[in-house]
Amino acid sequence: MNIIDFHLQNFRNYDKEVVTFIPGINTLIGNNGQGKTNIIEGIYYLLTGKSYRVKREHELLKWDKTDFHLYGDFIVKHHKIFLESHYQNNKKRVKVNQVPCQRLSDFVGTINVVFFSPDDLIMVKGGPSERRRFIDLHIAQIRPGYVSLLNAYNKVIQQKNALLKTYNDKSLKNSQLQLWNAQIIELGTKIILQRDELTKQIQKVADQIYMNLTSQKEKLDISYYALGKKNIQDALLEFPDLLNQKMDQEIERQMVLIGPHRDDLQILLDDKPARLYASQGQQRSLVLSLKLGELELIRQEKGEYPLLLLDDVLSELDSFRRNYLIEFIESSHIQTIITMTSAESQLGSGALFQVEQGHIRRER
Ligand SMILES: Nc1ncnc2c1ncn2[C@@H]1O[C@H](COP(=O)(O)OP(=O)(O)OP(=O)(O)O)[C@@H](O)[C@H]1O
Repeated sequence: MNIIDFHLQNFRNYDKEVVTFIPGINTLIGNNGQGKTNIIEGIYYLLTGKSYRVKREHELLKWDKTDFHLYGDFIVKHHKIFLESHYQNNKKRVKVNQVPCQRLSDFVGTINVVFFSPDDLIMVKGGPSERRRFIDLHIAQIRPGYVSLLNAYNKVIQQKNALLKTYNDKSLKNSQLQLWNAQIIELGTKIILQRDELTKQIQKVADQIYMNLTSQKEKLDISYYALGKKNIQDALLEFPDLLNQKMDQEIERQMVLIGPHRDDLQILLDDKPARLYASQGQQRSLVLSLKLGELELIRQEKGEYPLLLLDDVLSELDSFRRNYLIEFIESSHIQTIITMTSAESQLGSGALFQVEQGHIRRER
């Protein structure tokens, strides 16, 4: 999967700019605050319908502007795909090959992308929601119905939360809560099974990559914990009882306390929780292994590597890991867009772009 041209209009610090990428490594260099990350963010937004930096699209608008427009030509399995995204009056419209998409889930996964920035280290040390986000984004890219499934589940959780907050009549509440619980079990089971399956797949590839990165010295183990349990079959069998047991507590705290929206991935390094013990270097190797594992799985599923976006990552890696990453990218022919400041050592191969105050110029 390749991006050819990418156009930005009124997006962040860009007025109207176009950049033509090459199939290999594309390096964007420039001083701080010139707009390198904004390009990566724009491509990510075009491909996923979401920014990884902000929740509200309004912040992506160039200051004083009322609409932004992103579009580009892509190649997937030798076919050209034209993708565009237009945001105006709090509404976004997306088109694939000029055809409007009704829902986000209609186009997410059309062109796959793996994104890696230093902020991703939060996946190791942060709370369960960061790890759920990683696995959910991965599944959303390769399983077409997953975004709709997650949306449907989240809606049920919102509605049950609303019920828990409003009614005071306990008997009425119990019967209505049972209705929501039935839906939580139905949708939640589908989410749990897919997360468990995909976590096992990532575990296999990421463990091998991590061993290579650490010269076979350390072992990486990732597992999905559903409803607080590692054994998924047990968790699913007990799902109805667990919901019943929690009901009084849920009524008291006015929120849904059990279900896949509270699950977690456990990451162990040599059998110890990475969240508690991993050093900065180990966290970087770990996240790098997960991201490269994700690339590999997308290739296995889709027959092509996704687009790889690396924002300010190279300077954070030591030379061994940096070389491993570059070798992986080059030998696998993965189209990659890398940002770095001009002060850092530049890569020998590929195209080089200079980014300066919202303008992009190809230098090599
Ligand atoms: N909505 C916006 N409208 C206009 N300009 C914006 C907007 N949001 C951010 N900017 C500007 O974009 C610039 C930051 O761009 P970006 O984050 O891409 O920098 P960068 O080149 O990646 O820098 P660094 O090397 O520091 O990460 C800043 O100058 C900021 O003021």
